Amino acid sequence: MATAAAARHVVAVPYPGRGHVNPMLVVCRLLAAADAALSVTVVVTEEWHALLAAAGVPGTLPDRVRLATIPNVIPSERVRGADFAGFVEAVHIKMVAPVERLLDRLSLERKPDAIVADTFLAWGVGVGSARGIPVCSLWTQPATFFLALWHLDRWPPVDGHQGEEGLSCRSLDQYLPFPALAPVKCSDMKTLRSMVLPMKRLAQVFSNLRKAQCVLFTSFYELETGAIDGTSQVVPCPIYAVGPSIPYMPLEGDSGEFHHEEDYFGWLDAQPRSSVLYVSFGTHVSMPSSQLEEVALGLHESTVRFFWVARDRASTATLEQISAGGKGLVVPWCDQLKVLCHPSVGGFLSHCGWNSTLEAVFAGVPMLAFPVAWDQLVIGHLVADEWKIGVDLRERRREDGVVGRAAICDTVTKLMDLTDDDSLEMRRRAAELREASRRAVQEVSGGQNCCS
Ligand SMILES: O=c1ccn([C@@H]2O[C@H](COP(=O)(O)OP(=O)(O)O[C@H]3O[C@H](CO)[C@@H](O)[C@H](O)[C@H]3O)[C@@H](O)[C@H]2O)c(=O)[nH]1
Repeated sequence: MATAAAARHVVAVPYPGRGHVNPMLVVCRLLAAADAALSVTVVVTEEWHALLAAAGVPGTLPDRVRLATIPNVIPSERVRGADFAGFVEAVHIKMVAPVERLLDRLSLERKPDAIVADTFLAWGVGVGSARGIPVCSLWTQPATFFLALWHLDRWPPVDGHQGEEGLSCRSLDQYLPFPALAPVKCSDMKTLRSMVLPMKRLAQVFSNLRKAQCVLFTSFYELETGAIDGTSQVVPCPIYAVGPSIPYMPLEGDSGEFHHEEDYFGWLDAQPRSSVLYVSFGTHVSMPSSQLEEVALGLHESTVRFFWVARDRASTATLEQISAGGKGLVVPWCDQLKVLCHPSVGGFLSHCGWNSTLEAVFAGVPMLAFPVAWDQLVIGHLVADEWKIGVDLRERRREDGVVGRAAICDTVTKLMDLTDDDSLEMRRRAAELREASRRAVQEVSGGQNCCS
C-alpha cells in the first residue's frame, strides 16, 4: 500500500542584499522542485518583501515557496552601500531576535526540518542548533574566495614580514605560493584587512560554520574544480556545489521564450550581433564618481555601442550626454540575464559580483572586469587569469589608482573587435564555459533555462 510522503518544511534566511536574496530564491525553487513534499518559508525584511512584490516575484514562486517577514530592523536597502561596515553590524546584531521569534512562531505549528541560512549570517547556525534544527549554510560567493577566507589565519602580514608559515608579501602585486591563497594578491589582502569590523565578523562566521550540517555553494565543479576539492578537504561537513544560482528558470506559466515586453529589447533587437557592451556595476558598492566619469568618457571616445544600467544619479548627466545620438542606452534597471543572453550583447563591463559573473558565464559573454570591493577583487583574477574570459581593468590603473578614459577606450575597443585574436580567444573560452554552465544547470534543474 502506498503511503503519502511526510511533508517537510525548510526555513530559508537570506542575507538582506540583492546578490544574496536572488540566489537564495533560486536555491529554494530547486529544493521545492526536487521534493514534492517540501515547502519553504523564506524570511525577509518588510522592505525586501515590498521590493520583491514590486518586481512581481511572489507571484512567480511555486506555491510551496512563500515569503514571511520580519520588521525593518536594519538600515534601508536604499542606503546600505553608504556604510558597509555599519550595515554588516546591524545585520549581525539586530536581525537575530526577530528571526528567532518568527522561527518559534512557525515551530508552534510544526518544528521546521531544516534551516538554510546565508553563511554571512554569523548567528544562523547557532539559532538552529539551539532548537535542534539542522542548518545548511549557503555561500553566495566563489568557492575560491571561501577557501581563501577559511585560511584567514594563514594570511601573512602585507608589510613584507614573514607570517607563521613562512609566507610573506614582498610586493603588493604578488600571489602567494599557498594553493588556497593563490587567487588573492597581497594588495587584495591589504584592502580586505582594512575593513576591520567586517573581517572581525567574518572570523566569527567561519568559526560558527564548523557546526553547520552542510555548506551549499552557488558554483559548479568545472568552474572552480580546485577550490571545490580543496574546500571539501577542510570543511568538516558535506559541501555541495548547487550550480549557478541565477534566474535561468522560466517564470511560472512562461514558455521560456524571450519576452520583449521592455522597450530596451527593441533597442537591442536593432543592434548588430555581438556589438553591444553591457555595463553594470551591481546593486551595492559603488566606485568613486570620478572613476565612473572616466569610464563613461572612455566609452564615448570609442565607437562601441553600449547598454548601461545606472542606478547612480550622480552619473546620469554624463551618461545622457554620451548616449545622445543612439550609440548607447542608459536604463535604471533591466532583466540582466535576459539582456546578457540577447544576441546583440557581445561584452560585459562588470564590477564582478558573483551573480553577475555567473550570468556572464551562462551567457558566454566575455568580460571587462572592474572589481570594486570584497570577493570581486578575487573574481577579477579568476576572470582574467584563470578562466581567461576577460581582461582585468585594474592592470591599466595609473599611479593615482584611476583607470583613465584612454585606457578604457583602448580596452573596450579591443574586446569588442570581433577580428582581434585575443578577443576571439576569450570568446572561445567563454563559449566553452557557457556549455559547462548549461550542463551544470541541466544537472540540478532538469534542464529548465531561459536562453536555450
Ligand atoms: O539592472 C540590473 C542589475 C542587476 N541585476 C541583478 O542583480 C544581481 C546582482 O548581483 P551581483 O552581481 O552578485 O552584485 P551585487 O548585488 O553587487 O552583489 C553583492 O553580493 C554578491 C554575492 O554575495 C557579491 O559577489 C558581491 O561582491 C556583492 O556586492 C544579479 O543577479 C543581476 O542579474 C538585475 O537583475 N538588473
